[in-house]
Amino acid sequence: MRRVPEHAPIVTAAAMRAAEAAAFASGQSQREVMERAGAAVAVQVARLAAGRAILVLAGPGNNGGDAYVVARWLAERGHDVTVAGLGAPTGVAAEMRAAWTGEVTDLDTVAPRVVLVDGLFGTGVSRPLAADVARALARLRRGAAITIAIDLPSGIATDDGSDLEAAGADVTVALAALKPGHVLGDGAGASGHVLLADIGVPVASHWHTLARPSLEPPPRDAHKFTRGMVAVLGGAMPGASRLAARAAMAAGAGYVVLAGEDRGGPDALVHRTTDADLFGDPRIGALVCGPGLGRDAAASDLLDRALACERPLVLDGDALSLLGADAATRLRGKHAILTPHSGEFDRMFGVGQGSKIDRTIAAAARIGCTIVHKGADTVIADPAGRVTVSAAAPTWLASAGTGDVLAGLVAARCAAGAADPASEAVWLHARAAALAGAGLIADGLIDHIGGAIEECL
Ligand SMILES: NC(=O)C1=CN([C@@H]2O[C@H](COP(=O)(O)OP(=O)(O)OC[C@H]3O[C@@H](n4cnc5c(N)ncnc54)[C@H](O)[C@@H]3O)[C@@H](O)[C@H]2O)[C@@H](O)CC1
Ligand SMILES: [K+]
Repeated sequence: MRRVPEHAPIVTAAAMRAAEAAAFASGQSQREVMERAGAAVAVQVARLAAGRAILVLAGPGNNGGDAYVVARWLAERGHDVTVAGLGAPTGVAAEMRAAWTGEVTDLDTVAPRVVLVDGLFGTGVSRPLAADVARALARLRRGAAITIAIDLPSGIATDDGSDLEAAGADVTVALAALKPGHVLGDGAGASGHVLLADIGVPVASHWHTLARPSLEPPPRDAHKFTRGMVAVLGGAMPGASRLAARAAMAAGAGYVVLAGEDRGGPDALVHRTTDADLFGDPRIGALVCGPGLGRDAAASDLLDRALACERPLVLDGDALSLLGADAATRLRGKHAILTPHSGEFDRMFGVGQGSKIDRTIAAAARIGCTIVHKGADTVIADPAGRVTVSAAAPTWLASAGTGDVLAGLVAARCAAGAADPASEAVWLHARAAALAGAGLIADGLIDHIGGAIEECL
């Protein structure tokens, strides 16, 4: 499983440029910043190279400028370094090129070495890599035991993670902040393990990577209702609603109701009918609607009643399909957390423009609800524009029923009164998956929720 720093700021290329401009305006020189960036990367390269031969690739922009600093720093400390260049840098990058006293060979002909440092392009990449450059990069990566990218793997679009012919990296040293390209789409996989380097440029952002929540065991005077009551609406596919209910129980809800005709599930699960008393029960801290609900008239009626009641809602699966393009009008002003996968999201809000982060923020603002836009790169956005991205969840989670488990987890944290139930649930879900290991199934995931919670106490 790849590692990504927790609670790291995420900024676009434009925001990064603005942060750099502010640092320069406050008296730092671009040379100082580039020296710091290069040294920060070089420290990691030295550690990972452990004495093995290093090839540094230096591109035509400031990413290349960083690369020449890396090469100089390593050579000055006795490492075996060669450099291959692409294009002639300008400005401060040209000064760094001039300060490298060794040879600069051609990218096309250079032989691979055990350690590859990719400093061809960073946040300035603006179009797909030329075929010969992409070919050379791929060849050199294949010939290396480890590839370390400076700031971003060359050919990953900074702001949306799309693949512009990148070869990828095993480790990426992100400078000053993470970029959407480290956590979204193809960029997430291409970046490998991500390290965050401080280059003395302060960065502020409302977007962060997911962080381990800090949880408390129940207080001494807790009873079942103070720990949170969750109700799950059952429907056409009882297995899904049962998974959500069991996940809510495992996640610490004190009282979990499965409402409908299904009588299955553990003995501690309370069964009730979907009568007016249920929808009017003020003790319900979160009502889950959608897992296994179905899409028939009965399902639609249950969704209507859920939307009409005053309880906080967790809407998933069939509830999202039933809402479809009416989501924006029907959800405005509701206290709800939505957990769509990409297909459901697109049906509700359209394919739209921009990155997954941009689109999720826009949708959350439109409906005034928190959205957990699921995937290998789960993006959580609230109506105020705060974003959390889960970028290192095990890919084994891509199996039937894991979304139902997440809905139950969100509901449990919501009913417990958590400040950020969606992010906490997504962290616990990913951690439970890591603990469950390869080949996990949704049922087994529930068995590891307790272990994930233990790590947060
Ligand atoms: N602005 C600064 O002072 C700092 C920048 N830093 C580094 O600079 C990077 C950004 O630098 P730049 O904005 O110069 O951008 P890059 O170095 O990422 O690349 C920009 C150059 O590549 C060209 N280019 C873009 N896409 C191309 C393609 N597909 N094929 C061929 N040429 C292409 C552009 O025309 C430009 O000349 C960061 O990722 C980071 O590594 C750090 O040194 C910190 C300080
Ligand atoms: K790079």
